[in-house]
Amino acid sequence: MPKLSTRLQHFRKGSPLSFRLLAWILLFSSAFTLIASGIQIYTDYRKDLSQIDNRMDVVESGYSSSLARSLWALDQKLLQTQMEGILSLPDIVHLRLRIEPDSELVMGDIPRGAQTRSHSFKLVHMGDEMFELGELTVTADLERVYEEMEHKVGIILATQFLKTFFVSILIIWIFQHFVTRHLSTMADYARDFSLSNLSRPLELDRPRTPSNESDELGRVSDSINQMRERLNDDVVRQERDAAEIRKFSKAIEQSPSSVLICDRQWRVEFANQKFTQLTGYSGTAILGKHPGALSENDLENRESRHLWQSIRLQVQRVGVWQGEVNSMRKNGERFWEQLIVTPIKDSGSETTGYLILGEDISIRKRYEQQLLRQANYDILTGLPNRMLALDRLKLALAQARRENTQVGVMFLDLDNFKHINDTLGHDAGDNLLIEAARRISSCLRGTSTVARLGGDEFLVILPGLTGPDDSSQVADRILKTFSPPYILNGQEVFITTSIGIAVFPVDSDNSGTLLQHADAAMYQAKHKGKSAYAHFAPEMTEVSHERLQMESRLRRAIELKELELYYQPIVHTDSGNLVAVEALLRWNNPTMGMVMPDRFIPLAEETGLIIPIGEWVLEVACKAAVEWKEIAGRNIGISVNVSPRQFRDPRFTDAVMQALDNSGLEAEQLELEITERLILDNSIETAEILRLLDREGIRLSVDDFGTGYSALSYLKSYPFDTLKIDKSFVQDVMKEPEDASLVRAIINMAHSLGLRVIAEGVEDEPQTHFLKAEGCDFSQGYFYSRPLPATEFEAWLKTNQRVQI
Ligand SMILES: Nc1nc2c(ncn2[C@@H]2O[C@@H]3COP(=O)(O)O[C@H]4[C@@H](O)[C@H](n5cnc6c(=O)[nH]c(N)nc65)O[C@@H]4COP(=O)(O)O[C@H]3[C@H]2O)c(=O)[nH]1
Repeated sequence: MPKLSTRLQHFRKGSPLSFRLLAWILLFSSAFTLIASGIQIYTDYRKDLSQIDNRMDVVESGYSSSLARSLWALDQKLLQTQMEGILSLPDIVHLRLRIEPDSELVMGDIPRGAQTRSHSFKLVHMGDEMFELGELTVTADLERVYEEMEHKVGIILATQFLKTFFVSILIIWIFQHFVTRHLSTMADYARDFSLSNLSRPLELDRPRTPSNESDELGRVSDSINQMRERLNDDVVRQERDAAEIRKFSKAIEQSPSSVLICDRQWRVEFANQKFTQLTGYSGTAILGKHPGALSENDLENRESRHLWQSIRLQVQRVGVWQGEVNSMRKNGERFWEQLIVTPIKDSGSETTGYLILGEDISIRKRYEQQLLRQANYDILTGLPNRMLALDRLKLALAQARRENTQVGVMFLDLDNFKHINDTLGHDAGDNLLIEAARRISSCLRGTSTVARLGGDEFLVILPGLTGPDDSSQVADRILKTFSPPYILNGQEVFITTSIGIAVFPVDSDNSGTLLQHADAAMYQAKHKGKSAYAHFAPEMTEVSHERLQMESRLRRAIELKELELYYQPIVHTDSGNLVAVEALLRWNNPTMGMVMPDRFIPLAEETGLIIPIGEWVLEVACKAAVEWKEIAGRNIGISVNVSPRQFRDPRFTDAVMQALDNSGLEAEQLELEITERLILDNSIETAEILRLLDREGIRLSVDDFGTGYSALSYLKSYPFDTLKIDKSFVQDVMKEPEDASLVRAIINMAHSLGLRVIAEGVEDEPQTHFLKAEGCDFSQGYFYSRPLPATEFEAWLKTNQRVQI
């Protein structure tokens, strides 16, 4: 049971309803009681009146004959007695007896203002004849009736009121106890009901009996609790949904991709930060705009309108659009973006808007374009490369087939490019290629293509030719454009090119064969003596075929032990005594016979085979020199030729030291012959390698002096020991005074620089006299001995250590 105070509180809280109820109950019950009491009182009143009337009738019936007799008998006393008897009857207060003819007898009083009721009857003598004796009027006073009625009214009203009041109180208490306080609890609960308070269920202050639970209050509180639970579930779901929405909106906001959300009419509703970063347009500034009309630039908008029309159509038809778009930032800057456009659909698959995701792919695009360029263009010259050139050639051939025209294919190779590269360095070589590309391009029409195939090789495609003369004219123009000198490293250098020409469909109708033919023709042009062009002729295929064959044979030459060293003595010019020996390479191929170095060394250089070959030469030559020491009983130096490519190989110095180690030859007994051209490349590496070799004690000589630039300055700065005058000067010293004075000058100059001089190609005795007279230190040539195979040289060594002059 709840405490009294709580109940009072409930009562107080519920008082408005209870009082209203009480008032209404009182009102209705009072009204009802009043009406009922009124009816009752009126009924009693009517009953009293009829009692009085009855009484009057009784008076008439009981007294009329006796009064008539008394009156007939004129018995006044009896009459009076009789009238007094009537007056003693209740309520009768007045009697008036009219006696015929004109007397009257009155008894009793009528109080002033009293309500009365009267009844009159005739007094008749019933004899033989009827005589009307008089008339009696009886008057009754109604005061008693009214008093009784008032009394009754008072009692009835009081009792009814009290009854109604207590019944009402009882009803109210019952109602309050069983209903209103619970309603108050519900009201309080409902008032306190909020989203933060959903966990507390509504509990009414009454036992949980089945009857309580199934009554209206039980059902209402049950419904409220169910509502609370549903609301609770809804709130939990809403919170979860809100958290999800927050998460998604954060993810969209912070997405690394730009995000635009448009409504069904493609009006921008949302743009994330990335979009702003990417485009420069703030989210608010573009709200309501079409994604294709963000710019203030009309032209740009017009362009993008077309694009967005097709995007819209595809999204409607296929459901998605994706592609790469070259968009414009707010500041007018262009950038590439990858766009994905999809519709946003509601649960009923109705499109409610559009989602546009963008990613900046400018960098990737740049790389792609760069890769595309790299894949198709030569980076150095910017010309199409081999791949693109072949594509263009195929296109040109297809067009020529359709139009029945000819296509000229030219193969160009710069003469002596390797020499420039070796002597002036790679930068100069690169500049030369760039300038050569420019000069070749300047001789061609717009429809022609010039491409760099690699190294110093260029390809020219001449479409739409009418005859072979057309290509000759272009070749002439190219040769002519090469005649002005190139400025490389501040020096004027003259470069020529050799051009091979093959014509479609005359020489072949196939692009690959045409290229091979042009290549073969180019070799022919080189053979002719450089700065020349040659048209393909069928016999040329044999030459290029031979070259290919030679290359494949040379690759296996070391393995098959086809290489051999010949040795040529170098003697003291004065005494003719053997000082050293030059190792000269020979290639004994079973098919080609004895191949001289001039024929295969350039090929070995081109292909890189010179590196393993050079290592083999060093190994064999050093070992031979050690063996000779045993035979001769003294040191005999060995000179080994080193080609530029071999010299620049990073493993070169190691290979030299390895050869010395393996053979046990002293470093001073080894002399490396380096061409003048190699030294002209003033590169730091060349100087470093030469100094390193010098520090090891290896002797260094300048080979073929006079054939190159004959720049004397380098001789001072490099650690050379010997200078070899080229045989072309020595051979003519007796015939050409100029050569004689040149040789003389070289000897003097070399001596002044502390170098010793070897004269190459000494073939006869007068030459030896000349050289002796000029103070040339050493001589080498057929006059002393031809280059000899090892066994023959050893035999020579055993017998002829001194050449008799
Ligand atoms: N007309 C005439 N010629 C004479 C006379 N005395 C010697 N010769 C030739 O002159 C060339 C001298 O060699 P080089 O100037 O170093 O010129 C050499 C050298 O540059 C290169 N070579 C030879 N062997 C090797 C090698 O092992 N490695 C490298 N890298 N190059 C080599 O091949 C070139 C040619 O070598 P070879 O044919 O052996 O020709 C040799 C030799 O046989 C003479 O009195 N009259």
